[in-house]
Amino acid sequence: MANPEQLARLRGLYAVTPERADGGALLADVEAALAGGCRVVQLRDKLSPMAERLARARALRAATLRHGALLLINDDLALCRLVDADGVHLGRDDGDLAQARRLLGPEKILGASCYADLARAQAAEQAGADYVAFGAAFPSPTKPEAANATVDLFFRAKTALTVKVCAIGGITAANAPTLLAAGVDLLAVITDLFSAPDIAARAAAYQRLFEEAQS
Ligand SMILES: Cc1ncc(COP(=O)(O)OP(=O)(O)O)c(N)n1
Ligand SMILES: Cc1nc(C(=O)O)sc1CCOP(=O)(O)O
Repeated sequence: MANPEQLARLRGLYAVTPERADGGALLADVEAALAGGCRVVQLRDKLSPMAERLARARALRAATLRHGALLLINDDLALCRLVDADGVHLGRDDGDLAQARRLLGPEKILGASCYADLARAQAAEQAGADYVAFGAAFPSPTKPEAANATVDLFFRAKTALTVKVCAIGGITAANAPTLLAAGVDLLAVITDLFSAPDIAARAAAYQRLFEEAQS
């Protein structure tokens, strides 16, 4: 379990990077999201060779530190260690969560994909996850084959779990309020954020939704 100060930062828009052939363009897009107020970023890069992934992770580490934001790495504990990222996000094919917690130590953030499976989320919580992600909340252009996590599942998750709850998949600034009404802590977004005509403005719109949900 990460420390309370880190955990308190697990709220708001969670920008998950799109696959971009050009690392410079990716960095510029993430910088725009950070300028708009996004404070949690995940590097999700399944296509670049290792050297390029490392360069991207280093650049994102510098950018997130400059903006006081968290950087999490998808799938890859070794890359997390190499760039001293704030933690990792792991799915069902990415190894055992309890072992990941042991390898990461107590301070780093551990996130777990739980699809539409509340029992899996309860096991992830027991294994030391700091947040659990359910998806797809809505049909996802990035992952059209994803299971469907209903709004009711998010309500149940908030009652059954003490860890933070993240929604992912097909989220837009227009459908996000439904998830925020269920008490979701993090909204993980690719397309609606990084395909926006003004990424900073879109990030700011999400952050406003969180502020409104809190008041
Ligand atoms: C925040 C967040 N939630 C879910 C996922 C999906 O993870 P996974 O199931 O491991 O699938 P891939 O991302 O590896 O395709 C995620 N990356 N982030
Ligand atoms: C990476 C990922 N995981 C999902 C899950 O349901 O576990 S949905 C998804 C893609 C999210 O991208 P977009 O915001 O473009 O729908």
